[in-house]
Amino acid sequence: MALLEKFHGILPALYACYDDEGNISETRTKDLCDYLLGKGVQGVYVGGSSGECIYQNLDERKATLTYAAHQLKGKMTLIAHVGAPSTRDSIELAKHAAELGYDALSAIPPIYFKLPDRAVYKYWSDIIEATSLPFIIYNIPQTTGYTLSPALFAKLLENKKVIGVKNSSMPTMDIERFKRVGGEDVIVFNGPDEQFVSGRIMGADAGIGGTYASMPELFLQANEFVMAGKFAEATVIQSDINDIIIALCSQDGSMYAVIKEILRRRGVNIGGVRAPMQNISVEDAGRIDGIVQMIDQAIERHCK
Ligand SMILES: CC(=O)N[C@H](C=O)[C@@H](O)[C@H](O)[C@H](O)CO
Ligand SMILES: CC(=O)C(=O)O
Repeated sequence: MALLEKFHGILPALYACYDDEGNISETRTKDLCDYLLGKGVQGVYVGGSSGECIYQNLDERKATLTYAAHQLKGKMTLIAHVGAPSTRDSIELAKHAAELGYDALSAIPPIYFKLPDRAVYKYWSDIIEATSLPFIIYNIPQTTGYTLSPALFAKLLENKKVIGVKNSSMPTMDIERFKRVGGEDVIVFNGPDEQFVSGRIMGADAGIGGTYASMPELFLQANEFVMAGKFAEATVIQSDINDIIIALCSQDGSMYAVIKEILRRRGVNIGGVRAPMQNISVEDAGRIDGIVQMIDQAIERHCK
């Protein structure tokens, strides 16, 4: 259990940081890392959905893993998402992350082709065998089309390097089931930010989320309340967070483009999003003023 302590808390997913030409930017990646360090989050999840991993080549993904590690190693917990379409590429990323001193690896299941459980099991196992790092399964059925069953989770846990699961399916019961299967010695991360508080109450030990970096103060405070058993207070923050997430997801640009614009206004310019995701429109720019205000007011209301 103590070994897993470093994975507890609020772990924002790191966004892809591009220069004005849309190439991975070392300085901008480091700026975002510094910003999150300053907010007091416990760790970061590098190269996942928020890292636009699926739109990047191996060299780009390796570069981001490198820049984040150089900036944050020893200062917070670092998880590398290494899932790629092929096992071969995933292993290459896993080895790179291990050399950089990441605390754990994580990967989505295989995408595009619908593969049977035995192939998914083999995929994850091959990545796990490639390094000595602990491994966190990433279950996100709404984007991958693959649903991790409690039975396969139990089988994966027979490998002691598997320390847990980041669960992004919407039912919080799934979190409860994974926790039931894994018990005390396994860590379950809440995935859907919209139900961070309920996920924590149903058994999630920590959270990894795509919107955390746009409002870390609110998730840190909600987590404090949950730890103190102040569930009513935590739930009020969750409601404000959900208003904000709905606004983030209701613009012409993708949620990540909207969040990046919010960060730019906070002084952290990490560029736009990579096509086919869409950047913000002229109309969005005006509406984002209102979202920034929502976030500021919620922080003012809940975080003393
Ligand atoms: C589908 C998806 O990307 N889920 C992320 C990871 O679990 C979440 O953190 C979302 O970004 C967040 O809940 C906003 O919808
Ligand atoms: C949460 C997560 O995995 C991501 O957005 O990268």
